[in-house]
Amino acid sequence: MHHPRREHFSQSTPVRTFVFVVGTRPEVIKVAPIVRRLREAEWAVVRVVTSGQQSDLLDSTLAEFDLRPDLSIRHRSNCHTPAALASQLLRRLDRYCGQVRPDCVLAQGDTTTAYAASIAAFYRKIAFVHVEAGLRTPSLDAPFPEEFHRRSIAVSTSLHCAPTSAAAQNLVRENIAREKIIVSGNTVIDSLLEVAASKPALPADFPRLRTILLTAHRRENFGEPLRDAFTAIRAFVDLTPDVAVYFPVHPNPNARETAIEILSGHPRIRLVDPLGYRDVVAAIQNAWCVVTDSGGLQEEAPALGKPVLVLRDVTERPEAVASGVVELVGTSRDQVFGALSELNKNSAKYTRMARPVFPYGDGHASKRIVEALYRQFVLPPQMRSAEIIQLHHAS
Ligand SMILES: CC(=O)N[C@H]1[C@@H](OP(=O)(O)OP(=O)(O)OC[C@H]2O[C@@H](n3ccc(=O)[nH]c3=O)[C@H](O)[C@@H]2O)O[C@H](CO)[C@@H](O)[C@@H]1O
Repeated sequence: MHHPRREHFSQSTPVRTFVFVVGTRPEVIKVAPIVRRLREAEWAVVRVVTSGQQSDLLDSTLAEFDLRPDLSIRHRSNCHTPAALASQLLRRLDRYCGQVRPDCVLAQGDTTTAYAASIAAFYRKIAFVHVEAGLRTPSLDAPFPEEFHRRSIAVSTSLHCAPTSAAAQNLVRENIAREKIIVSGNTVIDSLLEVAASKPALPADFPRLRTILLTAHRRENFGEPLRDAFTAIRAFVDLTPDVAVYFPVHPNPNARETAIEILSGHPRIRLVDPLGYRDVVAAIQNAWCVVTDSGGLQEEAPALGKPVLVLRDVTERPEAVASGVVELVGTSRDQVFGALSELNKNSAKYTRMARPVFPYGDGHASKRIVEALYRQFVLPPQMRSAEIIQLHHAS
């Protein structure tokens, strides 16, 4: 990696230790490009810790992105509540930070893992870097508990890597100093564009009809909301013979049971196990549209030119909604059925929504983040000019 300023102190470039803490599939997808780039830097020692938050999906995603954890935290006792996971993680991460003494702890997003990592770093007086900083909804408990995590993490973060200008503005509104914020883009677009460029093969069981790619597993949609949304989707498919559904079902039993109850046994609705990332990218590329409550898919599908209907009433990702390619439809039967019917009937609308837009990044977010880490943790303070960590305004 080329650092224009390295000549200033090339004799004795300090080496810094960075600990990434990840716990779920999207966190791996989103930190992998940063880890890979940072590992190429001679000034960085990189450690990866997995938290055990999502053990069923994590190992395959780690393998796909070639991330070998230095520490995999396993939990003996039941850790199915955010409180149980946070308290166990805090103890384990505190011990690890005490042993390794990193210069910086990094985590992505809004999971219990990211929240615990930020507290562990704070108690040890270690700098914390937050990737995908500044996403907000108006309500502290939606999504629950992620919105609380985001806001709490911001309080002790030393460097906020905001994916968009709007996310950076959210932080400024919370009185975060502008010098602590960079607008990096979202690293998910780095991963997405890299995989898309390698032309991933379509999963063999992907329907050869106009296909809705469906994913749904948000905690706040469990129960009636999911049941309503799935009922509407099934009714739409019944009435539209050239449309199929491809649904990689999340292993969470709350999501899985409702999916099987409402959507199984239909010749044009395919429920499949969770996909590897290459398969997801190929599925998005070949989908007619995406229906989802996932955060990541709201970011990925617009970049691949696919319309997205979001099964939520609010989103912390308003940029693609503003671009007109993502629509918030909630979960009520009428709204979900109506939105699908409209997309089907109104070809002008479909065409408007089916164009590639890049509000979440240009594929170079990890480069900007690694450069910011270099400036913050390696350059002497007098050389960290404001040019580096300035707030870019919306273009
Ligand atoms: C609404 C919300 O609060 N979402 C948060 C959630 O992500 P999010 O809601 O995106 O979590 P998901 O579990 O849906 O993961 C999405 C990612 O997994 C991929 N995928 C999906 C299905 C599949 O079978 N295989 C697969 O690889 C998708 O392409 C995407 O990249 O945790 C992230 C990590 O902290 C945060 O950034 C998000 O803000």
